[in-house]
Amino acid sequence: MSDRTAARSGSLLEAEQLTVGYGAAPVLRDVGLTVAQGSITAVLGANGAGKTTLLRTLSGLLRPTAGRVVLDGQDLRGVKVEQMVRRGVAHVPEGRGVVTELTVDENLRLGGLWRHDRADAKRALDEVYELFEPLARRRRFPGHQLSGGERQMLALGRALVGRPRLLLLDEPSLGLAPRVTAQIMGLLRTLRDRTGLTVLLVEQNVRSALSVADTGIVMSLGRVVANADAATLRDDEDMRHAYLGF
Ligand SMILES: Nc1ncnc2c1ncn2[C@@H]1O[C@H](COP(=O)(O)OP(=O)(O)OP(=O)(O)O)[C@@H](O)[C@H]1O
Repeated sequence: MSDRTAARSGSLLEAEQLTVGYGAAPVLRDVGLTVAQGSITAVLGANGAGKTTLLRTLSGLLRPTAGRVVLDGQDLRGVKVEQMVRRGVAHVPEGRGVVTELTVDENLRLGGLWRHDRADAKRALDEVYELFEPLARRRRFPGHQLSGGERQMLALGRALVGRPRLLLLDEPSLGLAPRVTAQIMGLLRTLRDRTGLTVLLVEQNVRSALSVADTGIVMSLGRVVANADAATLRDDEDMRHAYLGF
């Protein structure tokens, strides 16, 4: 068995019968999923289907009213949101969350501040600069002087400095040129192959998400309506017409 096959054989994340809402009416209903370690999963569906709500629940920002999330066999009920990063969960929200007053370097260092192993935090920072050469050239630039693509790289880079096991990425292609989107998708593959990183990717850009993903979850009106490997979803004409819009 190759290392990669071994890394991908177990499940890292499981959600069981999640019900989640912002008020009285639930937005997610009875959502269940299993994410294999070292896999890339695309979370797809129309606007308002509940994709962002799912990611916010998996990262602990929202509490389910029923059901549970299990990471690497550990029940996450009761784990505080600020503890989630120490458990290896990094969430890069839509809109990216870069601190625009801070420099590129300061933003990246924020991603490793919590780590006790300072030497490894420094190594992780250097690796991010190797991966994202535009960031290395703009270390001293404030966040507000970066392009959309550079901000996306910075948000992703900051998450990677914490050496996550699970990366939750919300709409990384939003507002980016197709070339930059393709670079980011390629990078996710590289990270998965090199480090066994597990990725959950919410994307409006269905074609590019399915081109990089191993598995796709399709959501509609707060429920999971399909969970299949990416090639199966790509080839399913009814599914594409009904839910994926291509
Ligand atoms: N903070 C909030 N308060 C109340 N309702 C919310 C809140 N955020 C989202 N919702 C509602 O929850 C539902 C699902 O929203 P969510 O953002 O999870 O969907 P989505 O699939 O990510 O959509 P999009 O692709 O448009 O980002 C929507 O009906 C939305 O109006």
